[in-house]
Amino acid sequence: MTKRQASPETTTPAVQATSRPRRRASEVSAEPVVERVPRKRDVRAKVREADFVVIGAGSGGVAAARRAASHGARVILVERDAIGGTCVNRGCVPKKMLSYGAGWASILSTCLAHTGGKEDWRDAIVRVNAEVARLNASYKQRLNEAGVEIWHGEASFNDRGDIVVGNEVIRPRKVLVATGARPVPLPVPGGELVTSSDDVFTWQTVPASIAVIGGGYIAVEMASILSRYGVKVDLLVREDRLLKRFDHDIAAALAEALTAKGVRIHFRTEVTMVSQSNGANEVCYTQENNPGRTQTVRAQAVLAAIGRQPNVEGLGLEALGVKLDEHGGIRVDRQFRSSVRAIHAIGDCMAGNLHLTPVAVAQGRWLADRLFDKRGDIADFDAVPTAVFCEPAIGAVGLTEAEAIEAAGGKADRVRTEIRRFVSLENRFGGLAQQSVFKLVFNARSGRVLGAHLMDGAAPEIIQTFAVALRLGVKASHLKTTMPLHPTVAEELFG
Ligand SMILES: Cc1cc2nc3c(=O)[nH]c(=O)nc-3n(C[C@H](O)[C@H](O)[C@H](O)COP(=O)(O)OP(=O)(O)OC[C@H]3O[C@@H](n4cnc5c(N)ncnc54)[C@H](O)[C@@H]3O)c2cc1C
Ligand SMILES: NC(=O)c1ccc[n+]([C@@H]2O[C@H](COP(=O)([O-])OP(=O)(O)OC[C@H]3O[C@@H](n4cnc5c(N)ncnc54)[C@H](O)[C@@H]3O)[C@@H](O)[C@H]2O)c1
Repeated sequence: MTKRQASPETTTPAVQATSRPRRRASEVSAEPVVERVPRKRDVRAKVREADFVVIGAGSGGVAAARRAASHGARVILVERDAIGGTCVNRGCVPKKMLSYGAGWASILSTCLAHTGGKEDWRDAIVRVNAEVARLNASYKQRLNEAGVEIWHGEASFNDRGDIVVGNEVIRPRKVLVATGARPVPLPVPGGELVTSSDDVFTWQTVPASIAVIGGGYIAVEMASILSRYGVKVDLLVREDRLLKRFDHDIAAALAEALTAKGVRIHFRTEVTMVSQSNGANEVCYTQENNPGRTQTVRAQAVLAAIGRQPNVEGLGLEALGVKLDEHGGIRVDRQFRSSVRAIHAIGDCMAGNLHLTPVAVAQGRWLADRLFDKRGDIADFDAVPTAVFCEPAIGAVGLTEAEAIEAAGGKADRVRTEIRRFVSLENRFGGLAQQSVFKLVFNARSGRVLGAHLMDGAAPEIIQTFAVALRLGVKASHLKTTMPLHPTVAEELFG
């Protein structure tokens, strides 16, 4: 296991496996034509002009750059690492692919155990890397076809508001900062011994055991996936529950399900120190009910997933007067303008934003439409569907029960819930007793659905479509009179 070294000018995908044949990317997709690596030079370079400079070729930056170029803007996209950003290289894509393997491992180890089949990490990582390389190449190709010029290097602002990359300077009409976020380091002695989710996708083998610190999306997904690849997992959670922004019934059902799959969850823990002894890591922590007693988990590896912080250091934003919030996120108005009007921000580096790929993409496209086409429909950022790709998966949209009660001024009688627990046909086939849980939150008077919270392997797929129904004002009566499709798990929402 090695920590990934981020090189400012590398085009190597972050998750590239050393054992993978070098030709793999070119086998699956054409290489991009336009690529430029500004060189360090002594002579002062000519200032380039551009309509739009986008810093960061992640989900948001790529979407904005392509859309702006499609409106005829001269666009330069600057990226210091691999094209595709977090989602493609060290986020959604490699994680989701590994979770497929984790799911298959579950089936193989139960009803198909007699085949001796087993999902293998090394093999899975090779397949993940091939897909990431294909996406890296295909993103570059599509940017190139759209007319976007790609520069490789670290971008920053000079005191005139121009963009400096190496020794070259670009004078833009508009700038988009889409630099994303990175893992928050664990702020305790020994925190440097701890890995992050970025590192997981570079692993050639899995550790025998791991202590995962955190109770949010990444900690839960990693704990679930790694346990399915045979890693002994201890999950150290600060709160008294998992996934604090999700509905409490679903979070409780998930904790039960993960425990049944062998993940040892330690709630109300405060990690105080990490150290190494006899070839293993020791994570010291206290528990809320006994703060005076230090307890220890020993594990071959330690992973912290305690949130992500915006990538704004070194950009020179504050010197220009761009305002940041207390977490370092760039403050923007409803049109994604920062306190300096020509500078915009979207995605994970924006203050108070949801850290989700489709959110960054929608914001990037809308902004490009507005700046270079003077129109565009803004997406609805109030009913954003979200999923946690653990096993069983969680899908959610709208208000949790607690949020609905709060929105009703604390009057619990204004909110009605329906909860269904059942064992799916898929789990019965697999010989698993694992329950699925579907919870709907209604306005008690009107019957309008305020939120849907599902735990089942199919939950992410169902919740995507359900988000449309929710936005259109679906009511209990509509669910009762819509013909369900049988046999599916989705039919549990109807009738
Ligand atoms: C493990 C993990 C799993 C995730 N899973 C999901 C999921 O399943 N679904 C989902 O919707 N979201 C998921 N997310 C969140 C999602 O990946 C992010 O919300 C999304 O990638 C944000 O896009 P972005 O464009 O704002 O930033 P990023 O994708 O992070 O892109 C920012 C880019 O800017 C570059 N950059 C930074 N500073 C500079 C600079 N000075 N000069 C040049 N380039 C620079 C970086 O190298 C990077 O490539 C996951 C995140 C993680 C970490
Ligand atoms: N499936 C998905 O869509 C997906 C998957 C992964 C990540 N993401 C995005 O990435 C973001 C970051 O994910 P994340 O899991 O790192 O953050 P998170 O905000 O989801 O969870 C952070 C967790 O760490 C805990 N924590 C904070 N400081 C701590 C400390 N010092 N010690 C112990 N625990 C501490 C918090 O209490 C919380 O439980 C998410 O908010 C999400 O938007 C999305």
